[in-house]
Amino acid sequence: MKAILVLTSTNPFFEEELKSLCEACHIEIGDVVIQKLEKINPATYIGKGKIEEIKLKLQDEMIIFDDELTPLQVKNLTDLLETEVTDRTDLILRIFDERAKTKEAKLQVEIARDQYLLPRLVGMQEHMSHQQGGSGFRGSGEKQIELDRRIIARKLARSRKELAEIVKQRQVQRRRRKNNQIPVIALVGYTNSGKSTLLNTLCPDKQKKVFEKDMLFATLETSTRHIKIKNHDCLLTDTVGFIERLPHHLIQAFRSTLEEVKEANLLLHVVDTSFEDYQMQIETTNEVLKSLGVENTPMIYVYNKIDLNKYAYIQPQSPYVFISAKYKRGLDLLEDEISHLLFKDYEVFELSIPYSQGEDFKYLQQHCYVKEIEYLEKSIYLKIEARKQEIKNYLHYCLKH
Ligand SMILES: Nc1nc2c(ncn2[C@@H]2O[C@H](COP(=O)(O)OP(=O)(O)OP(=O)(O)O)[C@@H](O)[C@H]2O)c(=O)[nH]1
Ligand SMILES: [Mg+2]
Repeated sequence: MKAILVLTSTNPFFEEELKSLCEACHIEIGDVVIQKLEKINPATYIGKGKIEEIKLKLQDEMIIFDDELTPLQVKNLTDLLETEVTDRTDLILRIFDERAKTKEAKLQVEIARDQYLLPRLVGMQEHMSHQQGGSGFRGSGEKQIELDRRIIARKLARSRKELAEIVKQRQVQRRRRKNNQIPVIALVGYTNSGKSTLLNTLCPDKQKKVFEKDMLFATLETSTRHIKIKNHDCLLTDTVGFIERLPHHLIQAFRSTLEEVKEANLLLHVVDTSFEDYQMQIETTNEVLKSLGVENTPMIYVYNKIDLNKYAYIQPQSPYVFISAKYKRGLDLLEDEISHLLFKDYEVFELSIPYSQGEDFKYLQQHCYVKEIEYLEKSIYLKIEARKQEIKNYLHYCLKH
């Protein structure tokens, strides 16, 4: 399939990104048409003259708009151009569709797709009623749309319920993890910035590699790995990447996946330094985080891909490190920074708690990271990692320190 791309901005970044999205959808790129618009035409998005220009170029390509079109615009443009007309949101949904592997990801994508479709059908219906003068006459096309709408609405309700079940299970898992008090670090950042590569670099277990690739949205599901930072145990979570103008249906649908980010103790914000407009990528990521309600979690800016030597012009935001996840450069500094933020003043304590002191044992188990636990004949042996201050009332159980 080949496509003509229609943009309303001369910013080369938008063109580049739309092309990458097409590539990820296996769509060949034909002409690129740009019209700078003062005002968007509600009926056809672009103006009459531009439509004529596209018509002249058109052979058998489809047309892809860089912005999200309204249902009416899609309908009118399809009629005028007599070919498939679609938009950037649809491309993103197609990519997610193809990449979704787990049941949860599949459901999330399905929900986003149905949410995208539903108002489109309704819009189409309104459009048809207008055409028929609103006389109350219901043509067969309109009936079909109403039928489709009901089917989709029903499917949407079913998928939402199914997803809620999965989310519940995930919450149980997370609660278990939380009780264990092991700090969670989440990787966040623009798509293709190198989050999965960094997870693979930091996780020593070669069996547990996650998928990394030079394409948009390589990762859709969340993976969590156990890693050690300066001998401290932590969990590192990799998740879906963000993109500028991320369709809000997607954010909504992926909310449960992104809950992991919400509950993290520390965020590593991975930035691709080889990308000229890196500042925009940072802003996009921070905006998405804000929309998820993540605002006060400590964050380290991880300026990645320094091996490509394009980082000289970067003005870093603190706290930060410069690394190459792929060639393992700067990782010591990253570990220093993480341990400074997460494990300052942390120490390992070995305690022996008599069985009669069940309450104290319960408190420590719930509030500290437990590295080892052994039920001995007369007492419980506990090896924990904590700040001295936090367990000051329990220091008399210490075996040695
Ligand atoms: N040169 C160079 N390339 C890197 C580095 N880190 C990652 N990459 C490449 O960047 C591409 C994207 O890497 P991923 O780790 O898949 O990126 P991601 O952030 O997980 O992307 P999404 O899952 O799509 O959000 C891959 O081709 C990696 O090999 C690096 O330090 N240097
Ligand atoms: Mg990834």
